[in-house]
Amino acid sequence: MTTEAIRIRGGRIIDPYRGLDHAGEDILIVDGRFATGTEAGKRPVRIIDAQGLWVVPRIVDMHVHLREPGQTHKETIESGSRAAARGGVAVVGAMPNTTPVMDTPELVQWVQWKGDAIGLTRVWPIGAVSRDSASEELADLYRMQEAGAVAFSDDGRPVGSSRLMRAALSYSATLRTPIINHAQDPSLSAGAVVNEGPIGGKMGLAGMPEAAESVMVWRDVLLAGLTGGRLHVAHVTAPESLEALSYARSHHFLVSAEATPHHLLLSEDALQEWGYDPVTKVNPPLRTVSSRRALILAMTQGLVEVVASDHAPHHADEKARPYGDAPFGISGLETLVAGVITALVQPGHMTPLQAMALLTRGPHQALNQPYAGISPGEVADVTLIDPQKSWVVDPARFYSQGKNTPFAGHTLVGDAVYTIVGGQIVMEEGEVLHAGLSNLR
Ligand SMILES: NC(=O)N[C@@H](CC(=O)O)C(=O)O
Ligand SMILES: [Zn+2]
Ligand SMILES: [Zn+2]
Repeated sequence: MTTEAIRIRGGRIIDPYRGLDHAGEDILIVDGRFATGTEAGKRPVRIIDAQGLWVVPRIVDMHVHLREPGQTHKETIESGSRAAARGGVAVVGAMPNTTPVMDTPELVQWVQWKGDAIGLTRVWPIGAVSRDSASEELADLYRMQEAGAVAFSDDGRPVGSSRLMRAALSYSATLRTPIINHAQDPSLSAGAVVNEGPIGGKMGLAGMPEAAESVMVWRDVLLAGLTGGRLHVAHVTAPESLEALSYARSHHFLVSAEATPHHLLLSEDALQEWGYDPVTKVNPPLRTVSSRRALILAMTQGLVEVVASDHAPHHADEKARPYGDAPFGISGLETLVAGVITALVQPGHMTPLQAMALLTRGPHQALNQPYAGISPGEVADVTLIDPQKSWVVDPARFYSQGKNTPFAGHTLVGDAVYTIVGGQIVMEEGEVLHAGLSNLR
């Protein structure tokens, strides 16, 4: 069967995989791959007019909670895949804090199979570090990797045991697959729901200090040095954690890190806007204005290579509980691209090429996965972005089941307008098109 070819005409091509930012060139997609000008042959060609748009290859959100199996009242692989397609995301890293925890090769394979069958985004499973993420016994990392796991994490919980973290990082040195840690000393964060400081304090909410994060980031960095393993620091927020990243860089340790759009755009001041509405409750908590500025500075210095959404959808009933009892998390897939543009490009902190690297080359390198960008023969995952579009976030319009976002009612700049995965258009002008048509692998 000959499928339609696609020609993307007239866009600004921003390809961080190849370090290119230029206008003018048409992009041709034939049989799911990038092709050169003459390869369309006699096929019908679908033309997409990309005037005024950015054309960005394979956007990866390496930190996503899809909630399936077991928590389908929050999200499913299908609803999460739709949210990814809407958000311009071609690949999601699927976190293992499901029910049961994704700590076996069978579950890894099942999640990947389910994602492929839906066919709207590539689902890259992240296996658990420890059995049941209990931080007691190491899970079977080798067999999970064989089954398709691209990384390991107990996210939602820290790897509390330093001995276990050392063992996991030792394995990762051989597997060449990163260990992603939710760095937070449990004895310092137990019972806390917000950042420790005057704003949460005045509201009578228990706070966790930034040091709860930084002591464990430092531990992890030192263990990465000791073992030669690959460490990826999830959702970094504290200035002292950034110091640890700088230390890791100067010692050439295999360490990468990510920041989230909510930590780049919001501070604990959001508690004053939302009051006791747990829509601002997220782990790690929203920090001070000065920590937020330090994080942005670290991004511009290249200390943090990745932006990931930490998409953490919850049911409305769960987020309707009192602040102290509601679950942590923000639904973020559909505001990821806009978050990066609004936080980093619009204020002039970064060029579009630098900012798009945080969503493309950065996560690819952190996960140690090859991808050649827009090159003939490479798999055609590409997102068209309108960088000028200014829009008001309305979670009622999210494809995600999770409507929990403190950006609700806020104006963001930039949005995905087409998402193409494996040469198939999965989102067009804000509409997610279909499921189950593409064969992603
Ligand atoms: N970030 C959150 O606030 N919540 C995440 C867990 C996590 O990322 O630690 C979740 O699974 O809901
Ligand atoms: Zn986490
Ligand atoms: Zn998470």
